[in-house]
Amino acid sequence: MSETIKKELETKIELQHLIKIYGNQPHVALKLFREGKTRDDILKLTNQVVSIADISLKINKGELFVIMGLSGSGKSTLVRCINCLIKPTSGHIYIDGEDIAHVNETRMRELRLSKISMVFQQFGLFPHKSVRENVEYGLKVRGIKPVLRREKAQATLTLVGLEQWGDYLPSSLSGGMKQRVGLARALATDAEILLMDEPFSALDPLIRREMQDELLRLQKELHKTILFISHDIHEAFKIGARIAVMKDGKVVQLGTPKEIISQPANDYIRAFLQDIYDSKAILG
Ligand SMILES: Nc1ncnc2c1ncn2[C@@H]1O[C@H](COP(=O)(O)OP(=O)(O)OP(=O)(O)O)[C@@H](O)[C@H]1O
Repeated sequence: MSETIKKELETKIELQHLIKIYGNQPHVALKLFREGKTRDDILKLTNQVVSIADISLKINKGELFVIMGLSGSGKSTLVRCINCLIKPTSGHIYIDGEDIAHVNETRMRELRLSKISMVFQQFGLFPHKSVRENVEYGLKVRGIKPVLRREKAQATLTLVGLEQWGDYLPSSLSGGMKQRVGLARALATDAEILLMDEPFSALDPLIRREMQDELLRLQKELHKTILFISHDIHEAFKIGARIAVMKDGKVVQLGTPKEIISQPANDYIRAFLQDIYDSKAILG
């Protein structure tokens, strides 16, 4: 294997037997889970929610990886674990080989500041700060000097096509433009990992498509490791190099769009694919 290919396949994020149980007695529920009890049984018996039910997967450096699943499948919980906002009940999350599931609060904060940036569905912009100040924010909390962060913010705004909008308030911008600001803020920090939690779900269909194209364009240039959460199979298949389909806290199938289409793992996946075939049939 050539050096270039080896480099492309370097693992950036690895989940090993990840389990997250919500409730006040997670370890009682964990024991039952390990004994083979189902999620529903555990909920009935203990009132604890098994949100992530033993997930193992690897995300390569520079990959745009999509987690797809319907509401309640555990997508947000997974993102919150990787972003060090909550601790898993059991299992490991390796980022660049470091198990972040078992680090202290200080290290968690450092990791959030240095390695990971987040783009939110509802943009998460400060309404009373200008677009530029919003983009600068991540740099400010990282202690970057004002002149440098202003330069970086302007360069990143240019990257997302908003170079003229730095002095405006977010309220002057359309939904698509607001999400470009969200993206610029995440990119400005130079974090290697971008976590995108349904970032385009609040946008109109046309703008949503435009933003998907924009993300693909930026990714060609930036080669970030992107974990993109979506409940939409069309979006997942359009942008994902690989996709993990989640249901009830588990990964039902993981593969490239081609692999999933040619060998759907079960009827659940086939039902999703039918949605794609139906839209194609409508379009002729
Ligand atoms: N803080 C919590 N306490 C108890 N249960 C929770 C909590 N957060 C999530 N859950 C439960 O965990 C399961 C997974 O929820 P999660 O929000 O991760 O799913 P999701 O796929 O992101 O759904 P959505 O797209 O609706 O946000 C659900 O059954 C949910 O009710």
